Amino acid sequence: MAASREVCEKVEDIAPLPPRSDQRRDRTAGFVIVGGGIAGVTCAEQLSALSPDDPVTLLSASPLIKSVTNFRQVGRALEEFDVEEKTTGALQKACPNVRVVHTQVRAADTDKHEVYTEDGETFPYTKLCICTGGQPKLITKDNPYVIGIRDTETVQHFQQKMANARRVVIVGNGGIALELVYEIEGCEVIWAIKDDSIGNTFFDRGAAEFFLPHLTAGKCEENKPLKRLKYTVTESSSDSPKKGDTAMGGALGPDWKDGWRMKGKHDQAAHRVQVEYQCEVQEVLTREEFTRTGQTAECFPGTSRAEEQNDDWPVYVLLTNKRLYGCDFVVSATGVVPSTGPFLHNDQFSVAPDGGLRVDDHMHTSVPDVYAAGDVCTASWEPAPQWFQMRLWSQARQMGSYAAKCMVADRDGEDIDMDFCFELFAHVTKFFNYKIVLLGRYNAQGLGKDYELLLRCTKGLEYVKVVLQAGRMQGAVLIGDTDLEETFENLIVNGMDLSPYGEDLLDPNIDIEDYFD
Ligand SMILES: Cc1cc2nc3c(=O)[nH]c(=O)nc-3n(C[C@H](O)[C@H](O)[C@H](O)COP(=O)(O)OP(=O)(O)OC[C@H]3O[C@@H](n4cnc5c(N)ncnc54)[C@H](O)[C@@H]3O)c2cc1C
Ligand SMILES: NC(=O)C1=CN([C@@H]2O[C@H](COP(=O)(O)OP(=O)(O)OC[C@H]3O[C@@H](n4cnc5c(N)ncnc54)[C@H](O)[C@@H]3O)[C@@H](O)[C@H]2O)C=CC1
Repeated sequence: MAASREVCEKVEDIAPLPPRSDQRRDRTAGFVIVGGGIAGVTCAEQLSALSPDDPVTLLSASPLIKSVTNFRQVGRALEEFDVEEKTTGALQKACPNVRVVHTQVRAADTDKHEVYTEDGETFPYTKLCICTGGQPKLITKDNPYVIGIRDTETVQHFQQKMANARRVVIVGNGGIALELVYEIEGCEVIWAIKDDSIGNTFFDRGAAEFFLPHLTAGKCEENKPLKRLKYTVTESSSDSPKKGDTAMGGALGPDWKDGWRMKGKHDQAAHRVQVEYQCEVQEVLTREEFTRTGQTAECFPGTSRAEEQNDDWPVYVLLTNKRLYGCDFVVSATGVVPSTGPFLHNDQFSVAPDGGLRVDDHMHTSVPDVYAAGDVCTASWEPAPQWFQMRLWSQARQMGSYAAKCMVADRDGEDIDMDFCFELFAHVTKFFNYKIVLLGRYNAQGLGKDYELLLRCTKGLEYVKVVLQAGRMQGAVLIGDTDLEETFENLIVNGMDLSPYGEDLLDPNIDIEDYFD
């Protein structure tokens, strides 16, 4: 990410832009959406379908917009789909009342119902949906050796750095870090995590043990990927941001790695990953700062100082466990900050502690006629027992679609029920080339100590974990091709008392689908 970019603009940085009447476009105020990621585009498509005669304007800072294709409902809440980068023309052709404008929004006057763009235009709205996504939350600001990964531009930057890299330090234990430690080849990886097991955003220690052998083995190519997506890079999308640009492009998503080479300078095929558990980054030092400390940097574990080809690293990382490593660069895969900048110049928006715009059960923010969806928002309603928010493609799509329904219903004075997708957390993804299905309270989140776990594990093949409370299934982790997702989803939603079945529930000799037919 460019060093000049701010992760999140400060409220005072956004000088109010006085709307000038000659800047106003002559157009009927209609629905306006800000953001061309999956939430914004889905919202536009849904608005177009529900209200084909009303103008819908999508304002997006990124030249390409994201769209869902090959959508498959694989269960009641579980869904699989591919994501495509579309041109504006393709969206406008499919949805004739949608107009896409490539511009960056810099402020909004929610009393006047207007949004203002960097290039001085004013867009009036009757209903506004904010879908501006998020930006990487980096461990340091403005350090050229510390990068985040979010959009096409940042991944290109990462790839350029990778090409000559001998060692990289990855910080964070979530989705991006898990993907990188598996994908990076030909480069030593120091993986610094706060926890005592890997990947704990997505799974528990048991599942972490299941995956550990894959950290050092070569990549297994025999499993076919779930789906493939190539992210294209057009000239405009690879342009450096203009001065003052703070918005990022749409977030990368499933299978983003497939389009990019992640090979370092070395030839070795096996992964060389050293996990540093239960530590954080204390300091990132330049070479000069490191020299002044008079300390000696660690060698890569398993190698001697004589074997270290070159000790002259451009940057050094001091961890809180006091180990100090030299590396070519650092990837800060430490989560996301919602991109709320342009909307916080007045105090009207209620903002959650994670920085997201609070939305109610109709995706409505605290400001009249303003909705929000996707990574920028924080679900602030009383959630169903087995649902919680996680900043994911699937939830961005669901929220964008539901926000559109709510906007139309509100305008028409109708009341609508919440979509079923908010009844059950359901996520299907892939780590270490294994299919992963996460359902409900899959890590017993929020269940206190009063729960039971059932486990089934076949090394290298599958890992199944079921979370039960008072005999009822609350969540499940399914790793590998278990084929259990649909049945388990139904069992969670139905709240059936499973105590009579005991451990039979995971008996591989019992066809569980027939059992509960
Ligand atoms: C590397 C990576 C891998 C991922 N992998 C997965 C995965 O496998 N599965 C999964 O479920 N999720 C994954 N995610 C998460 C997923 O991509 C996001 O949750 C999702 O894309 C969020 O969509 P969004 O529409 O809310 O935001 P974004 O995709 O971030 O889109 C925001 C849009 O708003 C625009 N914008 C921002 N500010 C302004 C402004 N001021 N004016 C105009 N436009 C503006 C941006 O240009 C962009 O078009 C991944 C994320 C990353 C970074
Ligand atoms: N397959 C999937 O479903 C994937 C989903 N994603 C999504 O993309 C977004 C971005 O991914 P990530 O950056 O991996 O975020 P994340 O939210 O998945 O994980 C962030 C990690 O960083 C750690 N962390 C936070 N601050 C830290 C600090 N100061 N020092 C050390 N560690 C720190 C957290 O403990 C956590 O392990 C997330 O919303 C994630 O869910 C990303 C990749 C794959």
